[in-house]
Amino acid sequence: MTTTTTRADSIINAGWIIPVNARRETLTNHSLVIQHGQIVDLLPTTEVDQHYHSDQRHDLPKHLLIPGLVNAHGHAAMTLFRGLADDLPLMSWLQDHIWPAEAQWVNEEFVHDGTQLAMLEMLRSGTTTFSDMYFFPDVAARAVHDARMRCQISFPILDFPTAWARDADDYIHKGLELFDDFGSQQLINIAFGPHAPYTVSDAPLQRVITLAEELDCAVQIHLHETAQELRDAFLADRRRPLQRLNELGLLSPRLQCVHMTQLDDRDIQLLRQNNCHVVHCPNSNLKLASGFCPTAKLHGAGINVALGTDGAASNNRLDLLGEMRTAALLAKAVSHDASAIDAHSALEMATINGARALGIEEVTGSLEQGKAADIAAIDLSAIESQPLYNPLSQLVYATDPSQVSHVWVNGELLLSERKALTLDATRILSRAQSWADKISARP
Ligand SMILES: CSC[C@H]1O[C@@H](n2cnc3c(O)ncnc32)[C@H](O)[C@@H]1O
Ligand SMILES: [Zn+2]
Repeated sequence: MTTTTTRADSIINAGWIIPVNARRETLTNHSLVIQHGQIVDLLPTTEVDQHYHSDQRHDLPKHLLIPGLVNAHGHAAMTLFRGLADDLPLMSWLQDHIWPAEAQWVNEEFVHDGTQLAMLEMLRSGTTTFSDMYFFPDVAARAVHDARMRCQISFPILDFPTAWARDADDYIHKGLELFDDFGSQQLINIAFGPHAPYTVSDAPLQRVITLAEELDCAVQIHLHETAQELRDAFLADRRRPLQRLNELGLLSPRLQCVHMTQLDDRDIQLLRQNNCHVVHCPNSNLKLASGFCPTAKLHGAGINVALGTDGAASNNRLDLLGEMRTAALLAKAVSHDASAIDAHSALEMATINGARALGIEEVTGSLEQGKAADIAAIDLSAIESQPLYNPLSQLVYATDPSQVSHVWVNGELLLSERKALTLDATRILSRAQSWADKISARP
């Protein structure tokens, strides 16, 4: 008897798959089938040949497949400022070092080269989707388009001039042009990025509310990052920044609140009532000594908590695997509860919660039928993963980025045996060194 099998674009046979589904499963010896960029089936490897055939077969019996990681907050081009100003608190870091360096160096070429370096680092640590908030977002969007990663471009809005725009109206005007240029791109979403309550006044925030509703898009803002931010805000108008944003009407499911290390019970209630998302950046908060986001409490209150690296000038890595581990450890320390943010919850923060925060949960964030094939393969034969009792435990508590071997975005292989296929690593490294030479010659 002859049976016909369906042709698939690719088939990945894996030792383990953690799909990040509601059943919190770990599948052993399963295959993932990809057609037109989407996951069409997940089935035991013993059955795959009865149903499918493909020219593109990847046999990864010692590997774990996970959903591609979602880095929900960062400033990609700031890779070129990595290590420029360390061991400082946020305001001194920004005002005395980073803003002057940005005024001196940031231009289109800088953003192009820095964004490429960031993408290379993120791909090589398993990230398939990232959110970027930086100057010249048109240049960043073009670089992302060429690398074929998935991205939310949150164009910046500030009250003061920079190399990209003159004033808040100019930032918004230039940002709106991105919707024409990239609005129809499958892998790119445009969002508003008002920088912070202390750098954007009420009138532009009101414009953001109206325009984001009209255009049906997300808004990302740095919020409640340090105790000083709250003290200064209270001195200025006797309100907490979240209260001010609530009175303006900014709180909604569109809002991605980045940092949130200073939260009282009323803040948590406001976030819950308005279904806002929180983007936790644990390593950046630790390094700048900004404070601790109470993620276990937020999780318990039903608030969606995603993960971000922030920029490489404050982190200093763009490694979401590392953020996942720190997030799990920090939650336990802060809540004095070793069971807080267990390994699967930490993985959810780095995947499905990130996709939910960015408004793309239907598309990515888990390995399920109908979703895009955004996948990272982790080599569990590495020394760091021995002996292997539990792939989930190894992934969250022990994996090193060097174990990420393959990455697919929308079904396309972008990293193979750690080699980037859409980014020229040699050129990117040489451009990064030439920026470092220029910047260190003229401090
Ligand atoms: C408006 S583009 C982004 C702007 O934000 C600065 N930045 C980077 N990290 C942080 C942070 O943790 N809090 C506040 N602002 C930050 C970056 O240098 C750009 O100027
Ligand atoms: Zn940031």
